Amino acid sequence: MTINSETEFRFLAEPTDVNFGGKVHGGMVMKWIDQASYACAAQWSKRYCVTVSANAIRFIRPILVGQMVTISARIVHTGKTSMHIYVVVRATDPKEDAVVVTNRCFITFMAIDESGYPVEVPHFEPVREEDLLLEKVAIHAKDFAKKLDQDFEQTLGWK
Ligand SMILES: CCCCCCCCCCCCCCCC(=O)SCCNC(=O)CCNC(=O)[C@H](O)C(C)(C)COP(=O)(O)OP(=O)(O)OC[C@H]1O[C@@H](n2cnc3c(N)ncnc32)[C@H](O)[C@@H]1OP(=O)(O)O
Repeated sequence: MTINSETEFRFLAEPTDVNFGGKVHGGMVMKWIDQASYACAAQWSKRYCVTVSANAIRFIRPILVGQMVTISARIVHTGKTSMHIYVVVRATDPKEDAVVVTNRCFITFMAIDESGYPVEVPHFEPVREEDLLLEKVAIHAKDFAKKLDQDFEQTLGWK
């Protein structure tokens, strides 16, 4: 059985999404990333999933009200219970052809059961050259984030 490893959300940026400067709030973009990645992780694991970590989130270009926003989320690496998802956000004026990449990040989800205990997830096996490269970078991001978690705990005394 093939499991779908990709999810795409597409919608218009609304006036309620923007800040005082007329650009979409960073927090709103993070919410969209979280939701699209949740759908991707739940679709892959067939379980309820929780966000563990968002790594390397980059705000490259602003998103403007009225632009059509596309959030593309794809599984690029799995551990025992974790799913590591690569997300790219794109924006375009629907009347025009030009599309810009506005954000990208890695986000990690964990599948849990009805009692909140972690459950194992299906293994993702990269096949295409691009998938192999993305998995390599996702593993770097995970290792870096875990090292940072350790630094917080050991150096600052709290997580
Ligand atoms: C039931 C009702 C259904 C209703 C259906 C409604 C649907 C509704 C729509 C939802 C719309 C959107 C929803 C979004 C989803 C939220 O927003 S969920 C809310 C936000 N997240 C949370 O509240 C989670 C809070 N955190 C926790 O509970 C715990 O930290 C966790 C996540 C359970 C992890 O527990 P832990 O024991 O500290 O984790 P640990 O064993 O160290 O690591 C677990 C895994 O994460 C990996 N990991 C650890 N640290 C990191 C790191 N920094 N970076 C990367 N990976 C890491 C580990 O390698 C491990 O993976 P595996 O090796 O097993 O593959």
